[in-house]
This record gives sequence, C-alpha cells and structure tokens, in this order.
Amino acid sequence: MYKKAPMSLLKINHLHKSFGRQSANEINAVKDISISLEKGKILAILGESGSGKTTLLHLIAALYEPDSGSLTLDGERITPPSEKLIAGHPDIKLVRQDYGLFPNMSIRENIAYELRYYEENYRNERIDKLLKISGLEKVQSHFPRQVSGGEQQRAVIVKAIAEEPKLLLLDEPFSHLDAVNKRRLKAEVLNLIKTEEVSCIFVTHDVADAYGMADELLIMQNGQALQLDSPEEIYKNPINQYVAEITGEVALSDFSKGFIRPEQIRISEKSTMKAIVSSIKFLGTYFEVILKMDDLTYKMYSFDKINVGDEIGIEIISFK
Ligand SMILES: Nc1ncnc2c1ncn2[C@@H]1O[C@H](COP(=O)(O)OP(=O)(O)OP(=O)(O)O)[C@@H](O)[C@H]1O
Repeated sequence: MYKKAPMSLLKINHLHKSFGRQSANEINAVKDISISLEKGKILAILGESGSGKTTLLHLIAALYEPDSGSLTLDGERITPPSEKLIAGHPDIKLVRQDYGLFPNMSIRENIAYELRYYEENYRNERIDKLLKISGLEKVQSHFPRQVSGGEQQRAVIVKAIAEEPKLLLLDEPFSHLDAVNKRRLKAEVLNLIKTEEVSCIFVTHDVADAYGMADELLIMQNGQALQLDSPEEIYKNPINQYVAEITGEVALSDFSKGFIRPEQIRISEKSTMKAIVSSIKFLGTYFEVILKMDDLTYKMYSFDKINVGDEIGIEIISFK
C-alpha cells in the first residue's frame, strides 16, 4: 500500500521583514524564517513581546510587504501588497485582537454579512451550520453587547471562516478572557476549526494557549524562529533556556547546568541522591518544593506535604 504524503498548505522560505530600513533605528522584526504548514493543522507561534509574531502573521496575510523571501499557499505565490490594489489574500483570513463585530447587527446578521454575496438558501444553510457547530444558536438574535466575551470571540472566528478560507490566522485569540472562559473557548474553537477542517495559525505569548490546541509550535525570539516541532517535543527537548522557560517550568534555573522539568524529580527513599527541602508552596493541585543539593537549587512538585529542613532521597527520571 502506498501512503499519501502529507500535503503542505503554506510554505515560507527565508522570509525577512524590517522596519525603518537604512535608518539608525532599523528593526529586523522577522529574520530569515522558513516554515511550512500541512493542511488541516494548527500552528501556534509563541514568543515574548516584540519577538515578531504579529509581523509574521501580517506577512502571511499579505498585509505587509516582505523585504525578501517567498510565501506560497497551495503551491501558488502569495502576492505581496505592492502588486495588488487591495492588500490581503482571498483564501487567508486574519482575526486581529481588536477586530470587532458590527454592534447594531445581531450575531446572526453579523455572520450573514460575510455571506451577503451568496445565494439565500446556501447562505441560510451555512449560517445555521456555523451557529450550530460554534454553539451560538441560542444567542443568534442577540446584539454583540448582549453576549459574553467568549461568545463574541467565537462569533468573530465564525465570521472569519464563513467563506471557507484555506487558512485562518488568529492574533492572541484567547488573551482577554479569564482562565475558566479561556479553557472553554479553546475547546470550542478547536472543535470549530477541526469540524470545518480549516488550517490555522495563531499567535500567543502564553504557552497554555498552545497546549491542547496546537499540532505544531513555533518559538520566536528577536525575529528569529528558534524551534519548530510538536508542543510535546519542544517541552521535553527545548534547544535553549529561553525555549525551556517560555514552554514551562524548569527544575534548574541555569540551563548550562542541565535541563530538567520539575516533574522529572521524584522522591525516592532508597536513593543515595540526597537533597534538603528549603521551602514548600501550596499551588492547588500540588506543592512546589524547592530543594538544595550540591550548592544547586532545584524545583520539584509533590502531591504530599513535606517538611522544610527534611533531607529526602530523590531520583531524576527521563522523559519517555
Ligand atoms: N509598523 C511598525 N513600524 C515599526 N516597527 C514595528 C512595526 N510593527 C512592529 N514593529 C517592531 O517590530 C518588532 C516586532 O513586533 P511584533 O509586533 O511583530 O512583535 P510581537 O511578537 O507580535 O509582539 P507583541 O506580543 O507585543 O504583540 C518590535 O520591535 C516592534 O516594535
């Protein structure tokens, strides 16, 4: 049996974008980035503030002119703004952080607006389907101000995918929600994206947004792509301290002394490796324990309360 090779939807080659070129304040916002995205996959771009995430998203959306490099969608070149009357790409939809809904239209009318050029029967069918899979059926006749933040954000995303774009781009889609609503919205958006089989790239500065959502994770710093892999692979094998810290907790604060996650340290009575408990903090599900061993400070987790000052045996387990 021959296996179908995964289809690459988006291909980015040696992309570069700077602002204020030839001035003393030139900023290289995106430096030599080469990545590709398979059809139907979700990619999260994670990086600290100013790392170039939004610039990269705008380049993909054909809203910014690249200095050099190429972008293709389904094998076709993405035309840069300089070669078009109106910037953008018909098959790529970008949802900005401030991209709102029409305040004087109901949620249903907001979605219908995106489909205004389509035949009425098709339009109504499509709206009904979108309302159903997004869970917005019950609030379809409400105005945006009459629905929750999570519902508004879902409606914005529904508008963006109404016309079945090939690629959906989201800029910080979960940033203005509290933890409970964020968790719920993530599950709903994931369901929506996977049901509609749309490929998606979203930008975030919080790794929690990427876990459980993204198939692939791109880590950016100073305009550069540092690491691209599955979230699990990057979590277990970060290439440097920045990647290690932006993707989770580390047991040892100095990467050069070794890389371990706190959950890799386990208490083992029989172990000859001994550490002193220097402090313990209650964090809900578990305790965060700070240990001293050989002049180094380690962080580990424990479900049981242990006493400060105790000497405990520990072992370090490797990731499977
Ligand atoms: N239109 C612009 N003109 C000049 N400099 C810009 C412009 N847009 C972005 N920059 C600069 O480019 C760099 C990357 O910015 P970008 O907005 O892409 O980062 P980001 O990772 O999205 O940050 P944040 O998480 O804060 O949104 C920053 O130094 C920023 O100041």
